[in-house]
Amino acid sequence: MAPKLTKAARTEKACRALRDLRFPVDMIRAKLEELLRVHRKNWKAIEDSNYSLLIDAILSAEEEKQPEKVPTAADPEAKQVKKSSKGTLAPPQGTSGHEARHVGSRYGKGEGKASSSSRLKRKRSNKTEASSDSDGDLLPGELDLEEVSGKRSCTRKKKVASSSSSKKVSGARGKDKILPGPCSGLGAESEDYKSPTVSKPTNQGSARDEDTKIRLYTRRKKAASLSSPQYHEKVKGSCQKTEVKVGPISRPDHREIVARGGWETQVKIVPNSGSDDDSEDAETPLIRRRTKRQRREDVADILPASENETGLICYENPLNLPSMDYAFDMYLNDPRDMVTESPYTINNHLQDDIPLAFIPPAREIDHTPADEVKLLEYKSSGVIETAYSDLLCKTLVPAKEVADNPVGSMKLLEYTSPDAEITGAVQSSINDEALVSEDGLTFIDQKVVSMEDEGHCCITEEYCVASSSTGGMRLSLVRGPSLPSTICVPNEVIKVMEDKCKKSYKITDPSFSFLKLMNDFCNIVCLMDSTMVDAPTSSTFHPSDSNPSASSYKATVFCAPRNDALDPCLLASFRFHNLIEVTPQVPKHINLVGFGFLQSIKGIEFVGSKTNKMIPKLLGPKCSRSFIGQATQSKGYGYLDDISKGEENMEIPVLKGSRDKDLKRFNYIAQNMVLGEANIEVKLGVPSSKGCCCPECFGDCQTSNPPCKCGQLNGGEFAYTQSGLVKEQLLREWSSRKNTTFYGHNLSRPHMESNFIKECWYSCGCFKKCGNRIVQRGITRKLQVFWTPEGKGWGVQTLESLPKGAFVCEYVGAILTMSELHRQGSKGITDEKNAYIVLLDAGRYISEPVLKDDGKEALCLDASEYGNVARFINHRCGDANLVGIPVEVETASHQYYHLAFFTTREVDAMEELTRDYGIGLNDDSHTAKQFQCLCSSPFCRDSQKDLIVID
Ligand SMILES: C[S@@+](CC[C@H](N)C(=O)[O-])C[C@H]1O[C@@H](n2cnc3c(N)ncnc32)[C@H](O)[C@@H]1O
Repeated sequence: MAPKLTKAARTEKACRALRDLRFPVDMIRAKLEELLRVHRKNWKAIEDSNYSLLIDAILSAEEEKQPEKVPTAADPEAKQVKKSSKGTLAPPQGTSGHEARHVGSRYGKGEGKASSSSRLKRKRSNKTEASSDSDGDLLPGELDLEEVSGKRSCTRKKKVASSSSSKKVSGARGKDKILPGPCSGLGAESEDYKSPTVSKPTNQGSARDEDTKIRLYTRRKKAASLSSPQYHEKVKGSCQKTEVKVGPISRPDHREIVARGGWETQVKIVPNSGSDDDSEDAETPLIRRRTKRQRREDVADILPASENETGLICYENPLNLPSMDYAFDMYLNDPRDMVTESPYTINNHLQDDIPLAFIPPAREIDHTPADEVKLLEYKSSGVIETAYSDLLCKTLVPAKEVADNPVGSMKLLEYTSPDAEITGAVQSSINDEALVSEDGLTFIDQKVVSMEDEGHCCITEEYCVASSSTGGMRLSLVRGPSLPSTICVPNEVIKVMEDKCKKSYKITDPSFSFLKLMNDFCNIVCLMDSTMVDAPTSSTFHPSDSNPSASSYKATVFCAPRNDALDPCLLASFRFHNLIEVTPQVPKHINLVGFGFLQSIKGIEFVGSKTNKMIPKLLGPKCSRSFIGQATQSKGYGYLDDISKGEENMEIPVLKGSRDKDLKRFNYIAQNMVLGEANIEVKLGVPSSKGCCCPECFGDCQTSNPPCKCGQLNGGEFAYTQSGLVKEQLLREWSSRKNTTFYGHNLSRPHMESNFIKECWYSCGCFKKCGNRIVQRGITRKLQVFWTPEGKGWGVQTLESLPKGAFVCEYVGAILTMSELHRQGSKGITDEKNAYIVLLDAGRYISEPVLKDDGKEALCLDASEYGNVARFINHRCGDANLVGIPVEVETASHQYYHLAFFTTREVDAMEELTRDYGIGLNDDSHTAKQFQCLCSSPFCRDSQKDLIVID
């Protein structure tokens, strides 16, 4: 049994993982305990989520701690929420609305809090009741308009109540203000509406006021649309089970996202799918989601067009996390791909949501200034890497600079509104001309700006690196006043970035341009709706505690289209502020941490804590199927969600927590391939002298009595049981053999003459599912590659429990003749390569002569460059849970066979899979460098030289 970390060690690991998020350790521990109870001690689920489950739990707890706002006369909306809860499913006692929703969406498929799941069960069994039961809870995937319009706002209001006086104004901000439900008297409010005047703010506060007005306007306008007879007609329609398509601004309040730039986005309100809701009050409609299939159709209807480029899909905050209204997901090709029938998992919860909108890629506009046009070179080829942001961070700080100026800071500052009317935080002299710097490098724009730095206003320079086509969103570098003047010039940065990106992410597109990528980003940001996050207007940041030499960065986005002709609703459309502090040394245990704004378009959502720090949270591999391979890659091997690149029946992922380790590149092959001169005799038509194969076979040979010819080759009976497991006797026999397959260990042993497994094959008459065909069907078990904590490097673990005798995988590699190997060896095979070479019955032929008894050359499998998952299986002395058994499929000649690994005993889920390499670990006679064995088996041979087992 593979050694497991103790609870204390795992707790410690979790605390370390969350250390950078600065949660109190006590809280982490307490929440961890709670989660473990909820997940029935399933550490794996928590660890596999990269601790995002834990982060969620902590954040939810923090949110819950916020004082409840008591409805007052001055705050009719609070009442409104209460009032309109009629017919809606209030959270059960002891569970907040937030939590209830959370539980509903997250644990709804069975893995969850006992109380919640039983509640859900109850509800499932009584759907009709549930739809109108005010004590119930929402079913997973259910949605009600009241919640949409009121509840969430209420949650936000709580925050307002507890915030500082400077936040009071934000009580009226669109986002913080409770939006009355569809049946409330919104008409009066609508009349109140005054078009916002956008005046130049004198300070940050007024900028926020401005923002407030604009948001308020937006909100009221939407509210008005909700209160309109037309809207009620639609709602009513929805209750009557008719689908109603509504226009761009028709979804209530914050569920509304408007795609801009000439695109029309239709958001469909999905009617009740159940037949039991007819009687529901039209004024408190419960809008229930449809089946996935139906949703898919709905989604197809609201697509703007089929796009073959990168765009965004916007969802309502799927986990109902605080401070977050939307989650964005990216599609690269047809957005329909994103709406799948795949089963619910914690990682694909977005799929349970109907997208609010599809935001197509930005279009170039005719009047794009010439200096911007020249940047628009890169056509999205579907390769956009989250990790770019990390690279960007790292690139921006030349090591020397950090060393010279350990406490220096440089800000990557994205801002819009070049005249700083909106932001107030950055003012600049307007200069729209492209500039050529003294050293000949071109910037879109270069300005002297005054900026606030730690309370002081100072003059510095800003270099605009990229811009959206409207100019509404720009990426700029602003040289921090405390930095020396050796700022890294953008063109150099960009060149370095391009090279790094191309190399790291294997971008082959010759037209790839990092600038275009940045411009695409700007354009997409401009298309996104307002109220992404509310965060403080400033935050201080410090050099990382763990790395005193590291500077920290603050990424800030201010965005507003500068085209005055645009609908004022769209002004101040989007604001990120101090989303995240990024240190050059990205914490390894939290994958993809980098520039939050980049990640937000890649399946990362931002959640706010009490401290108002915005924390990126992985949404998991749901991000996009076409995208995920690249999105999660770290170094080296890029296919971390499925190292087999689709070659196997099963995906073989790399454990999420291990993805920061360097998985060296290799080429995945699911079947052995001849590399050079090996002459494998695989002939369909020529039965071997030993009686294989058996064209008279029919159907399933397991049922034939006596066994078919192939079966008889297995010592007179089939090697497999009816349930496809290797029979005990074979297991015992092969487990007790002291054979080595490990190259370089010159152990002699008898030639393996008998008891190979012979499987039926093409030339047999049976079908593929014949019980005598197991290995040839390939991997059917859920495996995972992970970084072993003991220091053995990569290893393989099973994600499911395995019975004794189960086929796990075969050792696959390039088939080499021994003479080929010797030739390579004479040039010097590296120890690294040695580690992946397996000998096929070569104990006897390891040195000259290389010919076997039958005159054929001995072979080996070299998985160093081409191989399958078995190349990662580590060694364990004596009591490994796998044993290799030769299996002949295509030929019964004993020269070439498959080395198949079967379990020697029952194996628990999450146990590391090991095999005994059969090597003498303290034996100096071998040619290959031995490793210090870390198997921790009680039978470990490493320190017991005398016990080296040689036949
Ligand atoms: C076939 S590879 C196994 C996969 C390997 N761990 C990796 O990271 O790719 C064999 C190598 O793994 C390491 N290894 C395997 N079993 C080990 C053990 N019990 N103790 C220490 N190292 C081990 C050794 O470096 C060995 O040369």
